[in-house]
Amino acid sequence: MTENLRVAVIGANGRMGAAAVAAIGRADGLELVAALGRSDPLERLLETRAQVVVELTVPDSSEQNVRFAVQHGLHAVVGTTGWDAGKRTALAGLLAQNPGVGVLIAPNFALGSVLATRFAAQAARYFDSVEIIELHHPHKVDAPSGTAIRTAQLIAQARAGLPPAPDATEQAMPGARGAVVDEVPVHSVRLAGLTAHQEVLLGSAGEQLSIRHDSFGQDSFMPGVLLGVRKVASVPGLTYGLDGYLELDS
Ligand SMILES: NC(=O)C1=CN([C@@H]2O[C@H](COP(=O)(O)OP(=O)(O)OC[C@H]3O[C@@H](n4cnc5c(N)ncnc54)[C@H](OP(=O)(O)O)[C@@H]3O)[C@@H](O)[C@H]2O)C=CC1
Ligand SMILES: O=C(O)C1=N[C@H](C(=O)O)C[C@H](O)C1
Repeated sequence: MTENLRVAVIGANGRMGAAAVAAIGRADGLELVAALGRSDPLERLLETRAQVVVELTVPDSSEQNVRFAVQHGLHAVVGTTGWDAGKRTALAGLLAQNPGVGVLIAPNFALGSVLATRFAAQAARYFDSVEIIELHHPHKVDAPSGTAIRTAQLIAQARAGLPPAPDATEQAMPGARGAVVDEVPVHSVRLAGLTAHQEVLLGSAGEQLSIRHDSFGQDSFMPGVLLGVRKVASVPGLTYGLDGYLELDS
């Protein structure tokens, strides 16, 4: 009989962490061996012989949590935002020193969101203008969302070499045109009652395409978390984006 995969959650008292604890507890072949809150020492991961760490905390603590896991040979599935290019490069260097260890950094675990981002990047070459509106619950500490940043990066890659989007704005109040991520305007809405939503608007003369995804609850993220947990040990090194684990091009 194969043994269950031993999984730990860091950030277990948060919205995502609590949902992940419950999902892992219900999942076949997985055993939840540790659920760490803010005040729990990371050594608990070693004492409980965790094999995969799910990291769902805050941008300020995520990097040190993941580096601890990698340095001790544990695989990590990371949903926390804030992993900019500098942090990812440093982590890739650490992974090179720890061959065989896998880390997945997923800006969004919802399969529909991953697909929506992919579709937006595919469409972006064919329109004059692209802007992103991301909408979240008001407890979110970061803006723009990690998903919007990733979407803007992929759109910018797809539009490389094309002229900039038309925009005659000469005078604007600060923030009126959103945050500009890789030349793509991103508008962040924080509204009571929302969970996590994104709409990519693509426009050309006489037409508009809108690509929208809605997460109505944390349950939307759990299939992606479980996919990551089951796969991360078989993909050494750093994977950025859950699409790296999906065979979207086949
Ligand atoms: N990739 C994805 O699909 C998704 C990613 N996210 C991202 O995941 C992260 C968490 O989101 P969410 O659960 O909504 O946020 P919450 O604020 O609900 O939870 C964050 C948790 O992190 C804990 N925490 C803070 N510092 C530490 C630390 N040093 N060590 C351990 N735990 C710590 C907090 O503890 P305390 O309660 O004590 O303050 C809190 O429980 C965010 O970055 C968010 O953007 C969110 C949804 C989906
Ligand atoms: O904080 C959230 O809630 C979410 N954070 C992630 C992000 O910043 O993109 C993923 C999802 O949007 C929910």
